[in-house]
Amino acid sequence: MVSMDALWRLPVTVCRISNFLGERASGALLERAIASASGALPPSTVRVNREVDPAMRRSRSDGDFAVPELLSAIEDVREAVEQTLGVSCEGTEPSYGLNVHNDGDFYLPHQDTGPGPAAQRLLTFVYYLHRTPRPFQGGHLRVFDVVLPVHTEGAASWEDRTWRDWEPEHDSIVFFRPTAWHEVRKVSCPTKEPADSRFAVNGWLCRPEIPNPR
Ligand SMILES: O=C(O)CCC(=O)C(=O)O
Ligand SMILES: [Fe+2]
Repeated sequence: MVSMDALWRLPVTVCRISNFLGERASGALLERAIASASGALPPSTVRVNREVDPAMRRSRSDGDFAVPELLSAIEDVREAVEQTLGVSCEGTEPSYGLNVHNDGDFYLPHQDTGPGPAAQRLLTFVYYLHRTPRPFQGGHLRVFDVVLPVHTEGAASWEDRTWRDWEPEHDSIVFFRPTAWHEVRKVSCPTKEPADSRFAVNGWLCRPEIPNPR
């Protein structure tokens, strides 16, 4: 008898815009990111309990990095992005920070949703900055396809996964739904200089939290 087992693969939609802010504004933002990274930044945390987990994630983060020009540019493309991704972000508030990946840094596969405030996230954005020529290798954003078994019991196995890699190109931005599984591939940065890092302003448009009626 022939096998009816099949896998249904759904590529995850990613909206990517290159040359997003233009040369001047992206250059100025890169200078601010470099200034931030030359200070003592704390290690990035993972969602659950906001803990540092070096087996899961290795990078540094600045949660107080202001990016008014980026937020207003995101507002300009928001409607088009919402239509492409099938989400409505009306009335949402941005939440974001600067993430700095240097030599050996990575972030293993994860979703951006979760319990607590992460449950309010409706849309993920990641805006990339780096010096030219790109002073690091690797560091791709890997976005996994959805894999569902058809005609079989149980779940598809992790080995069946497929993906698409996105280059963290200077002055480009990607948007995707926070439920998408994604990772940051390991970065190799031979100089190990903070200024040569892979910089990303990573954030979410979040539904306002409904106060607990009590
Ligand atoms: O830097 C990236 O490409 C993605 C970072 C990320 O997934 C996160 O901070 O949740
Ligand atoms: Fe993420």
